[in-house]
Amino acid sequence: MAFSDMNGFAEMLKAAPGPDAAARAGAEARNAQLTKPAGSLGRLEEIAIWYAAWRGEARPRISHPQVAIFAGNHGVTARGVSAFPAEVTVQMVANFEHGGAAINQLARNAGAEMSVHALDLDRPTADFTESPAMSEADCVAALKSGWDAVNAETDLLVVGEMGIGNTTSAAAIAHALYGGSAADWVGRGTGVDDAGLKIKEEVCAAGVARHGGKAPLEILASLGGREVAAMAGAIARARHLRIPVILDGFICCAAAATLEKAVPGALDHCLAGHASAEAAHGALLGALGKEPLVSMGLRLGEGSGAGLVIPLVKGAVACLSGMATFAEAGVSDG
Ligand SMILES: Cc1cc2ncn([C@H]3O[C@H](COP(=O)(O)O)[C@@H](O)[C@H]3O)c2cc1C
Ligand SMILES: O=C(O)c1cccnc1
Repeated sequence: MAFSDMNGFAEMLKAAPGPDAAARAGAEARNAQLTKPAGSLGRLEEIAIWYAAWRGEARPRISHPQVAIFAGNHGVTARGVSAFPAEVTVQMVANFEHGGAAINQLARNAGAEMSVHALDLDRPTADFTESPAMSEADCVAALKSGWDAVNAETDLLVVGEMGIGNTTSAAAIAHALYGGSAADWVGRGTGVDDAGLKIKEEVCAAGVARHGGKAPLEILASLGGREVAAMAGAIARARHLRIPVILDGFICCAAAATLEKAVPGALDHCLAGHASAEAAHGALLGALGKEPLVSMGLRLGEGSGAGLVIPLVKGAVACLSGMATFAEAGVSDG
């Protein structure tokens, strides 16, 4: 078994492998010989070389992307933090299963396998203003759901979520990890009005007043949701398998941030897929030191922003691995 408690999970994180220097050097050398002016593929070159280093191959391919979606319910929804009722979580799980959500279309568009994991939806987490959202055992079970959801044959992973109320959970995690004030981290989520935003701020501040001083993985258990912990578990598993990950929006990045705070460098195998329109996503990406690939005004979650850019990463890798060199093509070098 990979881990059976939070300490074991932390140990797994610390023991994670890094990128392959020889593959990186090989990819850099190949990139320098391809039939294009040096640097003319811009950031695609950097992404492809980064990908090659993580896969341990100078000339990699992306043939089996995976999108794993996790769903959980949040006790804190009783406080009025979302524009939608909590039953939308289970209803959207059915929609994912029937292929009707945005992420179904984006996963299909990207040629990605998609799996949906509903985590104890009839047992919402506890209201984190009153007690930890999850016990250690609950959090470990959720981390494992994520860990086990990663297909070892996958060569690019996106993790997404569905959980009404989870922008409040994510804001509280970010506030606990990075300080500032609750107002810095809350946003409108599904579209709460000014009164709803004020409630979110109060709930976030109360959660951090209660749990803020804890260690990063305890913050995940205390302020997160099952789907948030599962995303963290999947990202950690991908690192063990040296599978690059595209991070999604605010909730995904809050989940990921708990790993980075626990073990700096834990997200080196992750790219930021997009800049979400959720207010504090830019600040969170800044804290993680990640530059988003695109900014399209999405504020949906479900892994949608990351799923959208799977083809972009595939394109980068296809150029590195598929282009001819100047010598092969008989094109005059500059
Ligand atoms: C129909 C529907 C589909 C969604 N897909 C993702 N979310 C997104 O909205 C929720 C977070 O926002 P809040 O914190 O305001 O509840 C999450 O479930 C997230 O994935 C959705 C929300 C709705 C209503
Ligand atoms: O950025 C996100 O992931 C997001 C933003 C709003 C609502 N749900 C998700």
